[in-house]
Formats: sequence, structure tokens, C-alpha cells
Amino acid sequence: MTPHHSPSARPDRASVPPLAVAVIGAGAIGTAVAEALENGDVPGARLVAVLRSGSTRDEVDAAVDAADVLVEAAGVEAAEEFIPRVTGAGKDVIVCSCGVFARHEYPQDLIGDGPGRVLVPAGAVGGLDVLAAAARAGTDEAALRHVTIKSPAALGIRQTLDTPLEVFRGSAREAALEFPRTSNASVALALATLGLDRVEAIVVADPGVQRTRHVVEWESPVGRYDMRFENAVDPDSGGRTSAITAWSVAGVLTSIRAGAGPGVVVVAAARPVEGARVTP
Ligand SMILES: NC(=O)C1=CN([C@@H]2O[C@H](COP(=O)(O)OP(=O)(O)OC[C@H]3O[C@@H](n4cnc5c(N)ncnc54)[C@H](O)[C@@H]3O)[C@@H](O)[C@H]2O)C=CC1
Ligand SMILES: O=C([O-])CC(=O)C(=O)O
Repeated sequence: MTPHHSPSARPDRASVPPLAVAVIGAGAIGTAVAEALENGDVPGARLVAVLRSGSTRDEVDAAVDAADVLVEAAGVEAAEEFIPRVTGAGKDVIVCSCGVFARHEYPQDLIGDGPGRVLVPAGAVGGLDVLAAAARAGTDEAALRHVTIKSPAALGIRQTLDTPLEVFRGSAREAALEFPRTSNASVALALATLGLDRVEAIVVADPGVQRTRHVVEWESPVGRYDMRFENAVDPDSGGRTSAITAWSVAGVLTSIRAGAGPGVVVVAAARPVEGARVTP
């Protein structure tokens, strides 16, 4: 019988120090990420600090010093402030509030020259691997549409609705400027593919939804993709934030430790895959 190897750490990986992670923002996502780190749900990573809106300058400096990577989960204003600060210190920052890039013509205008990197998680949606691959195959004849369907309260719509209402249609950039707390997924999709001005974003307020829905449609000569996501919302987010987002961040942290992107399945055990071919 073939011996079963645990997919967990090989002996030579045990000596690699854990990735030190600081979380910016102790709201729905930040708290969930911090808990995942503390519960050991992100192997090879440990929590070194949680920054809150009242954190002092010394606490911020200490967190940036102590961390290998920071997780921004605090909003676009905080992202605007922290991104250049963290990348300038040579640390990576995982940016949940990626809608901040709608405020800048080019992402680099905010990021600066690093040397740290900005990493945007897939967040509330998925399929960025196939969409980025499709974009690589050519963007001239490509189109991407993202429809977000949320409860009216989550979108800040006070009007009483009996039926779904389209409240926005425009580019991902325009969506992020109008709905900065709920359009980050449109921006992540845009950053991975056609840019903020060529992705169409539609926002629907639906009084009947318990879960947030995202519909992602791509069309180009290389393929047609239609993806639907129905996300449980984080109970601490007022219906705004999909609970999967924190797990997406955990996936990015795991990927940093593994040295490969989240779209790649990193198989820890050095065991050949049955039936694998040597050439593509
Ligand atoms: N990329 C994606 O797919 C998604 C992104 N988001 C975005 O992620 C961000 C966090 O979302 P939630 O956790 O639901 O928000 P939240 O409102 O529950 O938590 C944000 C927390 O950050 C704190 N904060 C604000 N400014 C701060 C600062 N300068 N330093 C430290 N803490 C600060 C606030 O006091 C609050 O506790 C938001 O911008 C949200 O729009 C949310 C869901 C999905
Ligand atoms: O994209 C966002 O900012 C938030 C969102 O739609 C979700 O969490 O489902």
C-alpha cells in the first residue's frame, strides 16, 4: 500500500520563521482575520498587532516594524494613508479597501516605488485566476460586467423597496467613488483584468436578499465565463461585508508563506500525482 504522507510541513520547512502579520482595523474583516491567525487557521503565520482607529503613532510604528505583512481592513481613508507608509517601509500590505485606487489615475500614484508590495485579495468574489488568464490572452475584444446585489440597508438606501432596484450602472471606478464601502470587489476584478474604466459595474438593492450576490460575466475570444456567488454576510458588518472576504485574506497570507499565488494549489507533499504528464 502506498504510504500516506501528511500534506503538512516537510521537515525542512519547520525552520522557516512564521510570517508576522499586523491587522489594520478591528471591524468585521480585521477581527475575523485576527481570530483565524490566533486559532492557527493560517499555518505558518502569526498575529503580531491589531491597529484600531485610536492607535497611537508609536503603536502604528511598532506594528509596521514588527510585521512582515500588514492586512488593511479599515476603509479607503486608512488605505490611502497606510499604503505608501507600509510599502515605503519595505513591507507588503494586503488591501481589502482596494476601491481606494479609484481615486488615483494609476495605482502606482498611490503605491509609490515601494519596495513593499500591494496585494489585493479576491475578497468577496472569485475566479480572478481565470479572468486574469483570459485578460493575458488579449483585452481588445474583451468585456467584463460585475453585478452586485445587496440588501438596501447594506447599500445605505433608506427608501423602502418592494422589488429589486438598480441603483447604479457605470464603470468600476465610478462605482467605487459612489459606493466606497461596497464596491471593492468590482475594483479587484478590474485591477486583475481590464482596468477600472473598462469594467462595467451594476449595483442592485434587493429587499428580498439575505445573502449578498455577485454575478461576474466575461466575454472575449478566448472564452465566455459566467460566475455567480451567493455569500453569507458577516453578522458584524450591517450586511455590507461577505464573510468569505476574511478567508480570502487568509488564503493570500498562506500563499505568501508558500511563495505562490492563491490561484495555485501548492501541494506540500513531494508525491507524484498519478497520471501526470511530463510535458504539457
Ligand atoms: N475586497 C473586498 O472584496 C471587500 C472589501 N471590503 C472592505 O474592507 C474594509 C473593511 O471592511 P469591514 O471589516 O467590513 O469594515 P468595518 O467597518 O467593520 O471595520 C473597519 C474598522 O476599521 C477601523 N478603522 C478605521 N480607520 C482606521 C485606521 N486609520 N486605523 C485603524 N483602524 C481603523 C474602524 O474603526 C473599524 O473598526 C472596508 O473598506 C470594506 O469596504 C469589505 C468586503 C469585501
Ligand atoms: O466589494 C465590497 O466592497 C463588498 C462586497 O460587495 C461584499 O462583501 O460582498
